[in-house]
Amino acid sequence: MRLQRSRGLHDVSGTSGILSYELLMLDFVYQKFMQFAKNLKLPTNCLGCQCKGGCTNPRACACAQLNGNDFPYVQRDGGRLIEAKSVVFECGPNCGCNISCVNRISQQGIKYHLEVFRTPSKGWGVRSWDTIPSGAPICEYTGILTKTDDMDNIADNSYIFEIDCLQTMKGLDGRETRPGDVSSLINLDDKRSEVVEYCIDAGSVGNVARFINHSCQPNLFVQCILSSHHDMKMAKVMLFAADTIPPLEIYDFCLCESVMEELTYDYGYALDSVVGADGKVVKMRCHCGAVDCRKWLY
Ligand SMILES: C[S@@+](CC[C@H](N)C(=O)[O-])C[C@H]1O[C@@H](n2cnc3c(N)ncnc32)[C@H](O)[C@@H]1O
Repeated sequence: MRLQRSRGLHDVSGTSGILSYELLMLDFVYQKFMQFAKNLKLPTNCLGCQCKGGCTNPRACACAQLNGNDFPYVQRDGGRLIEAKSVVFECGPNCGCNISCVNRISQQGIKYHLEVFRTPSKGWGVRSWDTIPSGAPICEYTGILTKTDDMDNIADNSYIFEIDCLQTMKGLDGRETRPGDVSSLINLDDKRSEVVEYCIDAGSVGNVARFINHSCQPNLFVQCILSSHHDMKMAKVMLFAADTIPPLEIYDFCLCESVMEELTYDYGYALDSVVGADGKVVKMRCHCGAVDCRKWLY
């Protein structure tokens, strides 16, 4: 399956100016929610909490108990993740609470004014016009949830996100499993041998997340979230701010102009892990510009 990029989207090479996200989306299928491949059904058999209105008591909320007997978010600034976890269990469709519940932060839509802009060497990128506080939700990575096996013949893997919560658990960025974290109950070494079964294909449909570039020193991190089911292989993939991200302009001495801080996350490719149709390892140089850049995206 070839990537079906919408007409004109990437044909504006050389455009160094601002192109707003809204404008770009006129020519692109903006997708708020995940779609599912035809042969795929989400499990529905998870029990929710019995709370009414918003969940307030973590000892009474069945979902909070799955998060180590506490809510993973604080209400401040519209909801912030307290710390990165292997998996966050949010309240969902089977719960008694409503959408304003503190344990549904990732379900409440994009809160910041994000802009898709042309970077000098990585194609499109994303930046924010607002200050984003540390732990704030940025956006879900949406697309078509598909079996990884069904993507084997794809010519361009640029917009495919493999759902590998176990890799996140192992600590992509050195995070350790914490007491009370559900991952401490799972034997990670056993599970690592499993292949990644599902991926999100944002090649033809997706949202702003598909334009977020990789950095070896990122300001966002990936967080797996479960709410409507408890199958980690099909977890929702959400990006959160790792630090406070200022909209303030930073002077770039190479470009000789002020640029806003770009939103980035670590794609987490292992070196030499991408193989072409001919069986040969495919490599891509990293242009993130971080001081400790690993030099290769893959
Ligand atoms: C998910 S897309 C990100 C958006 C993309 N820049 C675009 O123009 O649509 C991933 C692709 O962006 C490019 N990219 C992302 N981060 C990069 C980096 N640090 N260095 C070089 N290329 C990067 C690579 O071509 C990669 O396959």
